[in-house]
Amino acid sequence: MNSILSPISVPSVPGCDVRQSQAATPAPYTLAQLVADIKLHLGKEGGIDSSDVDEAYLVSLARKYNSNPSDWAQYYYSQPGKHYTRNSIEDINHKANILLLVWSPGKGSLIHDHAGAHCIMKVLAGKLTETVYYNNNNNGAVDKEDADTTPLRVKSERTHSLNEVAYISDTIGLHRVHNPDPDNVAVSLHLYTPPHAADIGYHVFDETTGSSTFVRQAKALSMAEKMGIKA
Ligand SMILES: N[C@@H](CS(=O)O)C(=O)O
Ligand SMILES: [Fe+2]
Repeated sequence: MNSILSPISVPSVPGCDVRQSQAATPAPYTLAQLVADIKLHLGKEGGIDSSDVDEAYLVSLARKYNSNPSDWAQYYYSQPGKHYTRNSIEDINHKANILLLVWSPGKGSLIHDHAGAHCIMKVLAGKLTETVYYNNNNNGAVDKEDADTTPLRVKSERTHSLNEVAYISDTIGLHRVHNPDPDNVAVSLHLYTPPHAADIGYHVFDETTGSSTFVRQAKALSMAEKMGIKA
């Protein structure tokens, strides 16, 4: 029995797929749209205190974006002598900052906290290995007086591939990220909200002793600095 819902049979013509050309291809979700949606979500209040932020929603936005190098080439800056460069994409005044990180082959960050902020990381090129550690100072992991003499314990380790999104906060633990590829750079997008590490500072940790050092203000390179122009 024929019904109007029966599939229409489309003759197949080599090199001309009628079904595809009839369906409208949705425009890709761009990095600029992602940044605009993040700004919209943080609104007037969001990002001031990390409890105001719906991190699951921000993660879903980051997942929606598919890396397109032509979106982020303008922020890309690699310095082979450095482990990684931190390049500013958007500084949402005291609410958040969005950065493009370029990781030298085989290099990574020190073990660090995130200054009480939410950190969302998306891989835009290559792969990144993230090692998460228990924070000796959190959740009574070790006695308070032993926190800076007790080796850090690994909680998990994962290699994130192109377009994967990772989330961390101090309640989850500390982490270090590195580019496992010995020959090629890796690139990632990072969202920090609130931008405490940039505005105040954060801590780096020694894996073997658990002791920490305060780092005043995480710096990001602006376009002007990269071009050698004094802003
Ligand atoms: N949180 C680090 C990068 S990472 O290792 O996640 C930074 O912003 O420098
Ligand atoms: Fe980090």
